[in-house]
Amino acid sequence: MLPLGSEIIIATRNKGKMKEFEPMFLRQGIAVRSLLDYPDLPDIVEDGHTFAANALIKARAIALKFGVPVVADDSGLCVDRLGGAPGVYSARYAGEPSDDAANNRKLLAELAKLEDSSPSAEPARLSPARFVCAIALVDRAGHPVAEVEGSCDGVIIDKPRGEHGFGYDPLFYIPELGRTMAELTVNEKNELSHRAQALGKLWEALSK
Ligand SMILES: O=c1nc[nH]c2c1ncn2[C@H]1C[C@H](O)[C@@H](COP(=O)(O)OP(=O)(O)OP(=O)(O)O)O1
Ligand SMILES: [Mg+2]
Repeated sequence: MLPLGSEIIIATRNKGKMKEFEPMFLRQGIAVRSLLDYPDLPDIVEDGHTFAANALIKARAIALKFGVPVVADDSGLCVDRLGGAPGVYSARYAGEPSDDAANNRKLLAELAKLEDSSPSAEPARLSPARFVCAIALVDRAGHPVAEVEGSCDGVIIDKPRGEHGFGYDPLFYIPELGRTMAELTVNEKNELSHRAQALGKLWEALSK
C-alpha cells in the first residue's frame, strides 16, 4: 500500500492530464481530486526555471492551502532544433491564456522559420522532440516526499493528426508506433508517455 492515504489532490486544472492520471492512480487504489473541483482558487504562478521547480511550486501551494498530500505535474515539449523550446513555457508559448491550437500553430511557424533561414536543414516535420514530465509529491505540510521525471521521444510532423489527448499531442509523432500521441487511446498513451514514466518512478520511490 502506498503511503498516501485516501485524501490526495492533484494540483492541476488540466482536464487532459486528469484523464490520464485518474486511471493510473485508481490502479493503485487511490481516488484523486484535482483543482477542477475547486474552480474559485486563484491561479498558481509557475515562475520556476525547470519543470521540477514548477511541479514543486504547484504541489506546495495546494498542500499549504488544504493540509493534505499533493501531487503536481509540470510538463512540456522540448524541441532540439529550437534550443529546447517551448520547454517550461509550453503552456503559454503563444501567449496567455493558454491555447493548445495556437501553441501548435506557433510551433509549426517557428520550425518553418528555421527551414527558411537554413534551406539545408532537414524538413521541420522531422524535428526530434521530447515530452518531459516532472512530478512532485509533497506531504500535508508542503515538504517534498518525492520528485521524479519522465520523458518520451518523438518527432514533430507538419500537420496535426488524431483527436485524442491534448496540447501538442497531434504534432508529436512516434516513429516506432507510426502514430501521433493524439492517435493513441488514453490507455495506449498511459503505456509509454512521459507522464506514465514519471508516475512509474513515483510508485517505485514510494515502495522503497
Ligand atoms: O502529454 C502531453 N501531451 C501534449 N501536450 C502536453 C503533454 N504534457 C504537457 N503538454 C503541454 C501542454 C501544455 O502546453 C504544457 C503543460 O503545461 P503545464 O503548466 O504543466 O500544465 P497546464 O498549465 O496545462 O496545467 P496545470 O499547470 O494546471 O497542471 O505542455
Ligand atoms: Mg500550468
